Amino acid sequence: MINCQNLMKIYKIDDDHEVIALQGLDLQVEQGEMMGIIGSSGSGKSTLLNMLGGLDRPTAGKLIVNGKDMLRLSDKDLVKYKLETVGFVWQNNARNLIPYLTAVENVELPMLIKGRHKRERAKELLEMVGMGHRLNSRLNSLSGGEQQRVAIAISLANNPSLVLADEPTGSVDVKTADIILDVLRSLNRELGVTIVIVTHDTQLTRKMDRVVAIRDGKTSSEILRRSSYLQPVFDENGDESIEEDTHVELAVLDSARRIQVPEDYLEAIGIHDTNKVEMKLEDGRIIIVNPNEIKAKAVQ
Ligand SMILES: Nc1ncnc2c1ncn2[C@@H]1O[C@H](COP(=O)(O)OP(=O)(O)OP(=O)(O)O)[C@@H](O)[C@H]1O
Repeated sequence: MINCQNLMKIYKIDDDHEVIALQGLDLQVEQGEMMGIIGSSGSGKSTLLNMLGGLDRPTAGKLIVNGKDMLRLSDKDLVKYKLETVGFVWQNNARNLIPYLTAVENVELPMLIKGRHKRERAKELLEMVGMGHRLNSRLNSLSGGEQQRVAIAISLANNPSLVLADEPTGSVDVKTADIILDVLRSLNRELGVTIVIVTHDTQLTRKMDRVVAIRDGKTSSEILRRSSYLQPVFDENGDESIEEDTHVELAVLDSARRIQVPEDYLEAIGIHDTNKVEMKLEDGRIIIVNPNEIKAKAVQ
């Protein structure tokens, strides 16, 4: 569904300044996957989502989404792509919804189909997200979580193959966040729609099979669920196990076989003001060592 290799995005601020928001990012997403993208503020998550959604164009690299080459798409095809292939859910509801319309009118608005089918489809989508009982409620009479569910229904209005959600649970409490993720998960299962969720909330990884961590505009690691989301992992007492036990974090090798070493790991071995480390192969393991430690040992 998504094949992204060595993707670059450089924002030109003025003649002398530019920001490298994505620097050689690699990402593969299968059709029908529901996956997360996490990373700290400024790591490039929204930039990536904008590229996937055709809202902005990559500077260089390769980005194929649903068979479309996002670097070569004409302006006309890009508009078609945004209307037909992709649906968006934003954190900020002002971007998703029109407050003075009802839930059902909001969902109808972006639909490409006409007439009676439009109302039927809008109702169907609102029922799917558990909002069938509030079809005719004005948006400003709904809670934040309910509005977000309407936003999810809107994102599905044109039967997209891909839904992109930018911090969809950013403005709601933990319980509501859980409900929203369950709604997204059931749509993913029922409709087979691929869902990519950007968040900086690492707690949300519990609900996803795969989460990719971005650091400094590059994919740095992948957190994979050991077992299916639908089959909770139990400990020896029969209690559902804590989330650390259900996931494993793997470092990602980029196309040039490079890995990013987490800053806190380097700190832990005392690497501060040098860009050199000693790397050794020992008993089938690759070990990274502070070169000063080796020098110190040699002196002893
Ligand atoms: N339109 C733009 N013009 C210039 N710089 C930009 C633009 N959009 C993003 N950037 C810069 O690119 C980098 C990545 O930003 P991005 O918004 O993708 O990060 P993010 O991980 O989504 O952060 P946050 O979690 O805070 O939303 C940042 O340094 C940001 O300042």
